[in-house]
Amino acid sequence: MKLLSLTLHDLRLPLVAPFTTSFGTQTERRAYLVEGRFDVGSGEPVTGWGECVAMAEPLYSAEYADGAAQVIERWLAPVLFAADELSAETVAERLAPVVGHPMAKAALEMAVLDAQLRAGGRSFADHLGVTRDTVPSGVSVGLQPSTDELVRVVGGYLDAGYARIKLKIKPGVDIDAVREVRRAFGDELLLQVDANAAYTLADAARLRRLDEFGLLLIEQPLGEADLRQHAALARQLDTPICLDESIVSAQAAADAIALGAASVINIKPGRVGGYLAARQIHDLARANGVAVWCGGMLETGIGRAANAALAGLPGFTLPGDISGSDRFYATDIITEPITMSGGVVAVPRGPGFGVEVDPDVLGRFRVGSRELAR
Ligand SMILES: CC(=O)N[C@@H](Cc1ccc2ccccc2c1)C(=O)O
Ligand SMILES: [Mg+2]
Repeated sequence: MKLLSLTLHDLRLPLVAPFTTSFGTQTERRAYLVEGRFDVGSGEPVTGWGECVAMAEPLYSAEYADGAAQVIERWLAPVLFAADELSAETVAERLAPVVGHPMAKAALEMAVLDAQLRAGGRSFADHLGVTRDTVPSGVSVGLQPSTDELVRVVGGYLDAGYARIKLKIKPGVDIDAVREVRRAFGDELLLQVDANAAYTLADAARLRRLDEFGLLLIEQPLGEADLRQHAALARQLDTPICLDESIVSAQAAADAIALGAASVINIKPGRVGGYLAARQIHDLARANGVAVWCGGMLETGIGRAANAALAGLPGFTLPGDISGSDRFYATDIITEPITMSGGVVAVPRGPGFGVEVDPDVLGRFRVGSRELAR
């Protein structure tokens, strides 16, 4: 294929409710969508969509929305425009000379992959060899103003049918919150926590107290760079440690596994540089007996649909954060929102990622766009 044009759509999506983690409270999602038009060698140009999961601020990782847009415009897009024969499988290698910026790179690879699959009339699930029709759907619950409110919010998601509950925690809002949720909903509830790197190894004794609650895992208790420290913590806890922020590439996943820093990995295609790197990490983890699940970055329906297909791979043995679109958004930008029912979401089977962007809704939430020409 040949890249004809790229359009970056700068969106502001209001959240249905404030979402609070150990790094702050979000009330809207800043999202950059990448719309690519490709010459596929025959007939009309084919459009492919990608999504950059970088937040507005560099609080989850070093990337942030405006920085990602700039590195795409200035450094990454020119490489793809110069390619005579572009394929999704070669995007990562072409972009490798630019150091870092996995979320920016992932958005571009995603647009190329979507177009390539659409041109061939293939779904992403077929491309991956995914045979499942549905995948389990878990939900990430933000920090709440009180433990009573937390129990009420969790009850609402369980009534909706979510298969697994993940609680955000931070120092001081952890032990009691988990104990009250366990007490309210019993030992059968699939329950895990996510600290978003809020603790240090000095908190080991406090984190060890979480062992009494039968959690599936503790996600990213320590900092992104703290692989050795996570390995030291893992030796002191019974509860499995899962890494999120630390797993920025297949190489980082290999290091984490080799060091014993993670016995579970949260795979986020945007964070690791794309869906093809995500597939590599899945394969690496599976070969090492490490369970993986698909994390979420409050994606629009485009990323949400692609995640649902990815999560159909056999190594995704734990419910992911692939919630329904309505977990975060009153209106999704795709024509058919992703819905959770009975604890699962459907694996899309349409061409490409299997969803269509609604241009009217896109226009409503777009605050700007940049046309990048050859
Ligand atoms: C579902 C979930 O908990 N996601 C991230 C944290 C997170 C939180 C807030 C976000 C706001 C805008 C964009 C991405 C965001 C990611 C996590 O697993 O650690
Ligand atoms: Mg996380």
